[in-house]
Amino acid sequence: MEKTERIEIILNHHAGSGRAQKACNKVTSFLKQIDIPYEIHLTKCNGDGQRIAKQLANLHQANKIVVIGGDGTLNQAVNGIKSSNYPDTALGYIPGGSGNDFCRGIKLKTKDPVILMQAILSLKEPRMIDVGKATSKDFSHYFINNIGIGFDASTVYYTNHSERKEFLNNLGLGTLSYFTNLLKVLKRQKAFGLDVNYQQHQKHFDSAYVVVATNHPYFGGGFAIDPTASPFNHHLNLVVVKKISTPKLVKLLTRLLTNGSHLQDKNVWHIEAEQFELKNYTEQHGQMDGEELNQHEFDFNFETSRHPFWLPIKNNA
Ligand SMILES: Nc1ncnc2c1ncn2[C@@H]1O[C@H](COP(=O)(O)OP(=O)(O)OP(=O)(O)O)[C@@H](O)[C@H]1O
Repeated sequence: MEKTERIEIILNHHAGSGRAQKACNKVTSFLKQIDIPYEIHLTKCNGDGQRIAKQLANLHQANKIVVIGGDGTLNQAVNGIKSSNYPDTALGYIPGGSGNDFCRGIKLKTKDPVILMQAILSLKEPRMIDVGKATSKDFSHYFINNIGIGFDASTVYYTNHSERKEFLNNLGLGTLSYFTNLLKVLKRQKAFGLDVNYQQHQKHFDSAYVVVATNHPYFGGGFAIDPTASPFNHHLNLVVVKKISTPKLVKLLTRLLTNGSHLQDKNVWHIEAEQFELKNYTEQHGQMDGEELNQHEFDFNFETSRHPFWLPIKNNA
């Protein structure tokens, strides 16, 4: 690639209740200082991240494209690039969301916006990181973290619709916001039927409760739903937790939060595979990278893909 001429910043200034805007301010004063030109492309509404990233990729310039926002904005940018004429265009990322699970999942050592920008500028080659792909007859999307059906998706729904989210985010307590809504969902979420097809096997659940297809360990702002998942092994992991009594679920959550031993529980089933299919039988909330899905019945094929990122991580970290 030729010398970077300009940094194209895709900014969701709303992400992380203003955290992305603050990160962007630091990045732009640094770029001014070292005399590197930049342009800020502001997302104004849902879908803008995808549209802008696609347009920028289609220009096929040497300029590096850098997203500043949360996991939802990065998800949109990856999908925009993948649908462009140059789907292998690399993306830089400076986290500014409330959850930032992608950074946690890839073990990014720093979230300091200026250090990250310096690294993005100096990298000669992008790093390949796994992303997931979910497809059904009317849906095809890449995801960077996970897709969840049922319990965690309902939690995302209630968190996004909660007035306290903004307040807790402002206090730097985005994860607490997720956690308090999780308790609300405990009362409301019902069990549902689920079929999983994987590696010539079929598995049926009469009473699935938490279903997460994940690219790396984390969801909900730092909960390690599957500590064995890795965004570098070209596999996705699937975790299904059956409906159990509230005290048992609370115990399971405690194990998840303390030592990750929840995966050994008899009510938790998990696999790691290159590809699998999921089908559920009643309308459920769905979430993709922390954003609500409009879909409510899921008949999805999951597979792994990869994408190049301007991020300072070791190859195959
Ligand atoms: N200008 C804007 N004002 C309000 N919402 C926006 C704007 N631009 C994008 N959005 C919405 O922001 C959401 C994505 O937010 P994002 O995930 O980046 O931040 P976050 O939720 O704070 O972080 P995280 O997902 O890491 O917790 C999308 O739903 C998108 O439609």
